[in-house]
Amino acid sequence: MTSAVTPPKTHYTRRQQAQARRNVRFQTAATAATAATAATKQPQTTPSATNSPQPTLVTLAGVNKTYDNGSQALRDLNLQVKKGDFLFVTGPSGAGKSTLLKLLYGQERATSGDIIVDGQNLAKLRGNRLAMLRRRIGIVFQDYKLIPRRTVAENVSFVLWAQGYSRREINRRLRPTLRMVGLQHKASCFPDQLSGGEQQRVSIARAVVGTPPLLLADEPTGNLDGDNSRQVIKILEKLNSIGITVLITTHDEPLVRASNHPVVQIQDGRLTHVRH
Ligand SMILES: Nc1ncnc2c1ncn2[C@@H]1O[C@H](COP(=O)(O)OP(=O)(O)OP(=O)(O)O)[C@@H](O)[C@H]1O
Repeated sequence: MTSAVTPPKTHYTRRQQAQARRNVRFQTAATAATAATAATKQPQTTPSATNSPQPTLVTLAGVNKTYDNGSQALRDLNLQVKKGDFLFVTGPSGAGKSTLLKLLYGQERATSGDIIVDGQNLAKLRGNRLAMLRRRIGIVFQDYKLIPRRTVAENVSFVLWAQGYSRREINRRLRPTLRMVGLQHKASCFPDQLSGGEQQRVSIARAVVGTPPLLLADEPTGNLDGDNSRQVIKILEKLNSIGITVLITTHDEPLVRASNHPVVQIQDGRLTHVRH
């Protein structure tokens, strides 16, 4: 791939990627809490060519989330995700999967516990600093959330435009990003002229055109058939291979079983199972 999505400064060898896949760790509340403290101080260095462990990108330590109506969505959740990981989060409807992602990009706040993303404690971030962190997180939703009256090109470039990128820089990023999701020939189409799979690929392009180190995908295949689902996962794997850390929530057990990526399961707000 060309500079479709300009690779983050971190480059990974195949061996490091395989290591990263094994890196998802459950921790006891105590060790995760220690890690949370360490993560805030951890320098985000480029891994050396040796087999050194990857830095931690996401830490949740003793996280609880209770909504205002008393609904307890997450209970004492502990999880560490390393840079370069590709992680599935599964679990039944209402288990707390979307809530987990909402906490990670700051749409919701934890009731208690620590959430560290890219070295920053989310509980302490407000206003501009939270907005800056969000720019470093790409998000893909089940229902695409494209702007109906904007073309594919405009949907993808909107986020860069809103962040003040120059027209030249937007164009430099746009074409290779659309090529990466196989939609270069649809740049002038409107969302309602696209299939569901194509719309989801536009939303992936939009999520990564700003080269975030972390990509969160909430049921990205939920509205898609088998072929389109596999295509979406392949694109996410391609992004992961250039160093983007990927967290995907899904109900799709066959899709998860067909992959060899690590899996965590949430049930009734608790992490109950993991496949390393
Ligand atoms: N804004 C909210 N206000 C109150 N309760 C909520 C809110 N959002 C989610 N919940 C509740 O929190 C729990 C977890 O919901 P969440 O959406 O995280 O589950 P999920 O695993 O993503 O489910 P699904 O797979 O159906 O999307 C559920 O009991 C839900 O009813």
